[in-house]
Amino acid sequence: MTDVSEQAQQDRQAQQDRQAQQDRQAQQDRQAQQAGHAAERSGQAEAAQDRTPTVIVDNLHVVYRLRAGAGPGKGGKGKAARREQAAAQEQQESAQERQDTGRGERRGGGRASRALRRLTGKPAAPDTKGGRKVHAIKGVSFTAYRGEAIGVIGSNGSGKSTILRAIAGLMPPEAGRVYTDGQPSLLGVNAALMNDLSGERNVILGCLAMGMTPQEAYAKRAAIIDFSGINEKGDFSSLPMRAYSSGMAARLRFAIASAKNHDVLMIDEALATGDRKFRRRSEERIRELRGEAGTVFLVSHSNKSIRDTCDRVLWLETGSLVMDGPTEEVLEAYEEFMNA
Ligand SMILES: Nc1ncnc2c1ncn2[C@@H]1O[C@H](COP(=O)(O)OP(=O)(O)OP(=O)(O)O)[C@@H](O)[C@H]1O
Repeated sequence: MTDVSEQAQQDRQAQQDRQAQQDRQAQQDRQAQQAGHAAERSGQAEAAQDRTPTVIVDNLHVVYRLRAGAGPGKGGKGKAARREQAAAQEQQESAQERQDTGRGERRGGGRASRALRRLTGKPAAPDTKGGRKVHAIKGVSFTAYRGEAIGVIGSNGSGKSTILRAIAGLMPPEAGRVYTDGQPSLLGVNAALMNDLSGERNVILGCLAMGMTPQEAYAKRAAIIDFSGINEKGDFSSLPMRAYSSGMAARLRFAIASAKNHDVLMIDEALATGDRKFRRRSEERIRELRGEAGTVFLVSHSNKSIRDTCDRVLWLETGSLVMDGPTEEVLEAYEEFMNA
């Protein structure tokens, strides 16, 4: 016979063992669940580490060169003499301009600056050797990966637009390199719209400019117009673009550009002019685009838009990279800096 107290002790021991086993199991489940949540939270940012780099910016410097002089010197000439000199210079420039037609930048400025000189009677300043320079990007380096949505933030003039233009190949580096996998598209450049054409025609042109076949362009037309919402208050898509508000034009531009999956899509404040409903829709589309294996860069002064769409943020100030990291971490530091 088994001693009752012994039996009771054995039962208690068995129960304690079962309890310990259950506790261990529960702890393991909790750990697995926490690991799962963490992986889910860091989501694409973590997955991106295993993915292909799409953009490598290596110690990039970008410099704008301003060719106009610093301003007229103080001479002892009278008004009449100055007017004469301005008129002679204007004649010279007009001749030069006729020769130069097609070149974007001219010594001494274009018609507006000549008209201003005519009114004030002031001659243009001589071209200072080498002109003035603005060092807009100063030694920035980072790597972007497939599937990332990267916010680009910074105060006015910090270099956000310039760095996107450099990645798009529109600004030559002064020093350093930009490597891209595939063709980067800067929203609003690849889908430049023409004011005299209707929205519908611009959709077709924009799609063709992005490399779609005419069949693809026509097949996508209705969906693009629908997404843009320009017909929500009437038949605007058949009106020339000059009849659109700036917000409507921005919506159509975004709708066209986002109709294609881009290797690298860069959006520079394009969402800022849309209303809240359209912004939500565009943010949703940005999430889809990055899900479709592209990399999205978003320049914005709206921290909310950045929070809602990006998992990583680059913070620029006076052309230098201040921080590159997870959205919340960088935004907190940036908000502190802006409120200081
Ligand atoms: N075409 C240009 N010619 C000369 N300097 C320029 C030109 N465009 C920009 N810059 C200068 O380059 C620097 C960076 O400008 P950029 O437009 O990239 O800043 P940003 O961060 O996009 O500014 P914002 O938030 O005001 O749009 C600024 O100092 C600006 O004055």
